[in-house]
Amino acid sequence: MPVTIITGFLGSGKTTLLNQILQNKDKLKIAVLVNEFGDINIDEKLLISVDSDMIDLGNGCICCTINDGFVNTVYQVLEREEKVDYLVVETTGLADPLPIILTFLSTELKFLTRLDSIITVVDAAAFDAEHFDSDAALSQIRYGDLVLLNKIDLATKNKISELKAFIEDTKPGFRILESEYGQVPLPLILDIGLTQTDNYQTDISEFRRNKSAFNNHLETDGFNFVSFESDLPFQLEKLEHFLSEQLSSNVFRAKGILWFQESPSRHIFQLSGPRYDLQADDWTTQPKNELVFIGRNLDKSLIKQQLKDCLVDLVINKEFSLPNLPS
Ligand SMILES: Nc1nc2c(ncn2[C@@H]2O[C@H](COP(=O)(O)OP(=O)(O)OP(=O)(O)O)[C@@H](O)[C@H]2O)c(=O)[nH]1
Repeated sequence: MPVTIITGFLGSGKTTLLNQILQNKDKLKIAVLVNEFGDINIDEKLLISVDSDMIDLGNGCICCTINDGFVNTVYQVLEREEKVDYLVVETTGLADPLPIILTFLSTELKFLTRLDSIITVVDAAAFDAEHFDSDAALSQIRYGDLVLLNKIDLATKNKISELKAFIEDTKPGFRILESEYGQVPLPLILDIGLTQTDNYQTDISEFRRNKSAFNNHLETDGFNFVSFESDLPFQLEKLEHFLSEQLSSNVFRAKGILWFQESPSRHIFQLSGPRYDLQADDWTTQPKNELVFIGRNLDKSLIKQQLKDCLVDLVINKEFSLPNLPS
């Protein structure tokens, strides 16, 4: 079974690319493994055509969380009655992809899978020479086989040229594609046979000798997260005030599913760097708020309190009642 690993920094557009792949996969049965930083898996909820049962292949897609049992999870995919044609693995934005690459190249998986390519998604507007002060961001470029320079709609021509020069310097001859919202023809990114196992021989020997040393590569570069859940809705104005006036500049990325007192819709919240947006769709479950904030040195209790303060005030809103829920 061919395998593609999608890596790239927080908010660069990995899940967006994955959705493009799932939308355009045609008859290909693609299994998807998503790996999230934080204890609430928002990505799973944002992936199209993912059944709430994560191991249900009914719609041609599996979504699981990678954990210690990663090899076992891949086995589960391989053992499915309905044959899977292709596996795509999305790493967290803070992961060094090397341990996952080596897992495919040096465990039993090497007899059962073929690592096709590692795609590094880069935010063309946000990526800079400091690489967000993150070793993982550099590693993602170093170990990629192909860079998808995404969000070109937000980047100037100069910025794009600078980035290309930087990437070319880091890894001469690197294949670079440009994209907006991850839109790129699938034959350019799937089954392209770019991963050269020979390049990893030293790492493979080292990995076999001492796997735990490589697990340390999955350190989080000093990033931490705050998650927040609530069965009460937010007040829109208060949350907007919090996001624009109070949110710590240490927050780098946030995402979530939001419920507002003022709206019967479910809102998908995405914050990446200085931008955030809210997109409405329909609830298919009991409404609730689920959010994750990712950044450096976050004051967890302050952020949680600030979010609590944005919730509907039941004493003032006596007339507030729960919306009609889907049965
Ligand atoms: N303007 C613009 N926005 C984009 C583009 N691609 C993705 N986005 C937006 O960027 C935000 C982050 O995209 P995701 O696909 O969730 O990024 P990710 O890499 O999966 O993020 P993490 O899960 O944090 O690692 C979302 O709001 C996307 O809609 C693009 O090409 N242009």
